[in-house]
Amino acid sequence: MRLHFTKMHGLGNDFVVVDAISHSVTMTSALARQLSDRRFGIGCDQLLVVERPARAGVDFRYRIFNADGSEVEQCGNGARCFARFVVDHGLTDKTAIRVETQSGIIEPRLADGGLVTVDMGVPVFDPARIPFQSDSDAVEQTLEVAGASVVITAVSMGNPHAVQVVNDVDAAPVGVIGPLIEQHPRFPARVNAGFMQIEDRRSIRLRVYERGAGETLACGTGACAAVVAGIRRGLLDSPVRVHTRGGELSIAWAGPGSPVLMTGPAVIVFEGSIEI
Ligand SMILES: N[C@H](CCC[C@H](N)C(=O)O)C(=O)O
Repeated sequence: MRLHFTKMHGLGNDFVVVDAISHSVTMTSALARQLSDRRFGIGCDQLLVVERPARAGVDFRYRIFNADGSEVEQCGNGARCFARFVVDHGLTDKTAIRVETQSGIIEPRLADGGLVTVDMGVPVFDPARIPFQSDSDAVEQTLEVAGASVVITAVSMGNPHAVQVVNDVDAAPVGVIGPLIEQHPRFPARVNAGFMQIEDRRSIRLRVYERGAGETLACGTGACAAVVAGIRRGLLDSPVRVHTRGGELSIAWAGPGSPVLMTGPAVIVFEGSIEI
């Protein structure tokens, strides 16, 4: 079978996007892993599958698979690329699009200058809903990692994040500590590990070791998680410029109970097809 795909990226966090509306595609964990492989497949951090909505009042459904084949609840950079994809491929004439993911409904809006703004929903700090094993929902939690105590903030943006503050994000041991946090037993569904350097009250630098993908050049939900963690810890004021290795995101949050708004680019790199 010939599978048509679109290669995209959001600040270097790259995706293979598949239109399962116009083509008959059954995505599996194994196929997602095969297509995501950078040597034996197409190569990407995540694979996005665009489907018809499963409920009324929603324009689309989109499914997200990490490079390791795990299907997950949410992807921020992917949401922007999803919106660019459905508009550029003529699947909608809307510029504000309601789309359902495993974690709920989000609404990307195409903005000027090739940017996309996404209402990423309300962050969740209740440990049971992250999920994170803890007796409290305190914003600062201590995690034992490699014999040392690390202060993290646990938060869900639909997907789980553990964010820590570091003095120098370039010197942070992301490749060593990241996988240990990702697999930490107190996160039963694993977790995305964020490393945030505070530049000033409205600007951070961020690296994220992503669950199921490793370190990526940018992580949209990770940027949202880092900003809400920094605001709750009294270190940041909204809106915040988030400098990732792949470029800059703008994140705004009015505080507990409010949704997080993320704005950034979404780029189509090439169209292709592959025999599967
Ligand atoms: N690795 C994430 C999914 C992709 C998130 C990231 N690419 C983003 O832009 O939010 C997880 O397993 O929850």
